[in-house]
Order: sequence, then C-alpha cells, then structure tokens
Amino acid sequence: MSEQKQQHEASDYNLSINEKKVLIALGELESTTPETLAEKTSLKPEAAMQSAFLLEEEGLAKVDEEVSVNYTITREGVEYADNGLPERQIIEYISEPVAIDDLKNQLSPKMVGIAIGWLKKKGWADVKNSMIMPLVGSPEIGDDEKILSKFKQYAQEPDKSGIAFTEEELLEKDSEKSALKDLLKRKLVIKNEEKYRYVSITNQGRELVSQGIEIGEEITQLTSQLLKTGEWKKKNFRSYNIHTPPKPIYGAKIHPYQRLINQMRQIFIEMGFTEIKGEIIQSSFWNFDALFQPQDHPARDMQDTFHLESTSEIDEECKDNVCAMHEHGGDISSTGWGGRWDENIARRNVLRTHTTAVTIKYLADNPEPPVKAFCIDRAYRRETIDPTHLPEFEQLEGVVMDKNMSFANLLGCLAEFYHRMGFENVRFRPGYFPYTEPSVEPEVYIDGMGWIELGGAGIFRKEVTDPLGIKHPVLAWGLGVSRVAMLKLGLRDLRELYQSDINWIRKSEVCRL
Ligand SMILES: N[C@@H](Cc1ccccc1)C(=O)O
Repeated sequence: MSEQKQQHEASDYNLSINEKKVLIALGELESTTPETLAEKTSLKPEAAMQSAFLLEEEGLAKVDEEVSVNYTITREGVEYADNGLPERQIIEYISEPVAIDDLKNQLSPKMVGIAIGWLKKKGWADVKNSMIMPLVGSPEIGDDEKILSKFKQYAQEPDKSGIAFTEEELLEKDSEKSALKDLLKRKLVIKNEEKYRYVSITNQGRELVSQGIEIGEEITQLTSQLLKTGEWKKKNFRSYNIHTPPKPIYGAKIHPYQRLINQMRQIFIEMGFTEIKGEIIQSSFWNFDALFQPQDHPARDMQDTFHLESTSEIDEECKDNVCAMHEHGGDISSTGWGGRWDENIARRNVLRTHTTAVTIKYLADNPEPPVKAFCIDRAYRRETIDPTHLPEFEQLEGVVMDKNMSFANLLGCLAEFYHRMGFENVRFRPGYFPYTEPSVEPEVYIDGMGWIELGGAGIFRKEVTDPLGIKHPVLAWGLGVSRVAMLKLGLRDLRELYQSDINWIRKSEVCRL
C-alpha cells in the first residue's frame, strides 16, 4: 500500500464471495429489500441477508428494520358490524326495565352477558338487582361503532374483504384511539405487526465499490487433492478473521436458587444433621394442633391457609393427649387453652403452612434422644403476591433433641449456620410462636440494608412435647430460605427466583456463593 493512500481496499476487509456479491448489488441498488437483493445476487434470501449483516459489522452496509402495524376485523367483529354491538342490540330492544334473566331467555345469554358491562360503562343503562334499566332511548353512534362500520363498508366491496387498515385510515380523530383500544380488548379487531427489512449501502461501502471489487475464486476448504497435486500454491485462500468475537457458549448448570438450597443442605449435613422429608398435604393436627396452636388461632383462617376438602385419620393416643393438653393442660402445670378441642377440625387437611409440621411428626415417631434432623422444603400460605411474598416458598426447618439442650445451644447452632452461609453479623430478637418458649427471630446484618429478619426459632413448649412422649428439650427453628437467596443473589423481587430470566441465570456465578 502506498504511503499517501488513506482509503481502505477491498483486501483490507477479507470479504467472502457472497459478501462481495451483495456489496456489488448494493452499489447498484443503493437501498433494497432482502428479496430483491437475493434475486440480484442469485443467493438465497437468508444467505444474502447473512452477508448483509456481516457487511453491516464492517460498516459497509446498513440493515434497517421497520415495523408496519395494521388492523383487521375478527369473525365476531364482522358479526357485530352487521348486527350491532351486543349493548347496541339490547338498548334498541328494550324500552323499560327488564330482568336480566328474561332478557337472556329472549336473546342469547352470551350476548346479554357481554352487553351488561358495556351498557353500564357507556352510561346507556343501569344494572341493579338483576334488572337492566335503560337510561337513554337510542344512543348516538359511538366511535367504536364507527370503526366497525368502516370495516364493514369496505368488506362489502368485492376485492376488499379481509382488508387491513392502518391506524390513520381507521381513525378520524385522536380521540377515537380509546375506542380502538376497546375493540382490541374485546377481540373484535386484531392488531397485526409486520417487520420489514431494508438493506442499504454506506458511504464506506460505496467507496469500496467504486474502487472495484473482484470476485475471484476462493478456496474455503483444503482437500487432500489440492495438497497432493500442489494446486494449493496457485489458489486463493480465504484467511481467517481472528478478530470476530466467538459466540458465547453457556454450559448447563444448576439453577442459582437450587444451588443455594443445596449449599444450605450441605451445611446442615456437615453439622451432623439428618435430612427428613414429609408430606405437602398435612392434617391440621400436625400442622397446628400438635404444635399447640389453638383451634381459633387466626393463622388457621381461610385467609391464611390453603384448606383442602379431604381429611386424615389421627393416631388415637396422640389425639387424646393433644386434646387433653388443649382443653386443660394435660398432666403438666399448664392451663391449656380451655374450651372444647374438636377432633373434626384437627382432621381437616391443609397444604402445610410451615415445615414445622414435618419435624414435629418426625419427633413424635422418634421420641428417643438424640435427634438432629432438618427439612428443607416448600411451604404454602395464602399470600397476596408481591415482591416479598409468594404463596409457595421454601423453609429450612431443624430440630435438636437431647438431654440438657439449652437456649444457648440453639443460638449457637443458628449462628454457626449463618456464619457458614457467609453472614458475619447475626443477632436474635425476642419473638413469639405458640409452640416455643423462649422464642427468637434470628436476624443478619447486611450492608446498606440493616438487620434482616430470617425466620423463627425457640425451644418447644412442654405443651408440645409432653403429649407426644418427648422427655427432653427440643431446639427448633424454621428459617426463610428465599429471603437468604434474595440477599445472596442480590435480588429485589422474590418472583425472580421462580420466573427465571435466562440471561440472569447465564450470568450467575457457579462458584460457592
Ligand atoms: N414455623 C415458624 C418458624 C418456627 C419454627 C420452629 C420454631 C419456631 C418458629 C414459621 O413458619 O414462621
């Protein structure tokens, strides 16, 4: 290359034959569609476009995308365009208040059903006590009806059936936009979007074309034949472009949330605990009664718990003991809750509201010390979904039962777990649960967020352990797993744990968090 020459030459670009063909074609056409480009280059449209994109990367061409939007009418829309919208048909049909049921008998129930809301919304009629009361005689034609009739008007012209309108063609005034929105919502009109692509040449591309581009023979693959005959020496090879970044490869990996769950499980296993599993469907007995939750406790309300229609049988001995504890405090120095304990309430099944149902049942089956068990699993509550609440979530439940277990052992155990999870500052605030005394709520300190509550813990009351034949202290806890995951993964919204965004998953690190 001579010293003064500033321009690029075709050889600087390492263009493939297809790219050269496309560039030459663009030099003539300036701007074109993928189809024309394909025709002109005798390439398949996909191949022509692939080259166009590569040329775009080199700054020699530009690919633009345009979306064209139009509207077409649906079958139901055509029906109403012919016969009037349901609310129109009804308001024209009635002249005095009528019972909805009568109207349904006279006209189609479906149509009456659709019409009621719109009659009210449009202020054409009032609906009270299952009666429709017209407020106007024959209302003026609405914007929505105007739009529908436009479709109808054109559809009647022989060559215009199924016609698509642009928004400008359909609407006369901006104020009609909301009518079009309503028609879309009512699925009487559909919005169609079509993407168009245009390929055009850039100045840089033009310059290159004007210098002349040579489409020589080019070898992309070296064969044994070429080697044997020595032909390769005379051939022109396409060089590799080592500057093009390769496509990233995303290996399969375990979901970040599952990875954290596995990590928590691992910690408890390392601390000498046995993992236990239990049923998702539990009787109220194990979910509430065995935990000394009174039968009128608000947590047992329909609003808080998913109740099921089915019921469970309850072990006789357990039942009698728990009943005695609730009614008068059994044989220990407790007063119980008083009142009558109803076995039928205890038999009702629920989706477990906490995994404490699993550990308490396990203890009832294994009342001899020592017991060190944990359960990391899903629990269910009737929560309104928001960034920090979901009706399904994971809990990490644990119990330690042995001679001479103390409150200090409980705090030590939990602090150890959180430290192993990487939380340095852990503290315990007094809490309340009907089944533990004392009760605490562990909290961890997060920079920028302060103290975050992470669940509940305590020592099971005698009211819980005595009826099940458990003679030694039981340390128990139920920790929020998703809360920890949010903190660890830096999420602000719990839902992100479950509705996984593929890009986020790909970026998440695989190392121990
Ligand atoms: N079950 C309690 C947590 C807890 C478990 C065990 C003992 C004390 C508290 C909850 O779901 O919030």
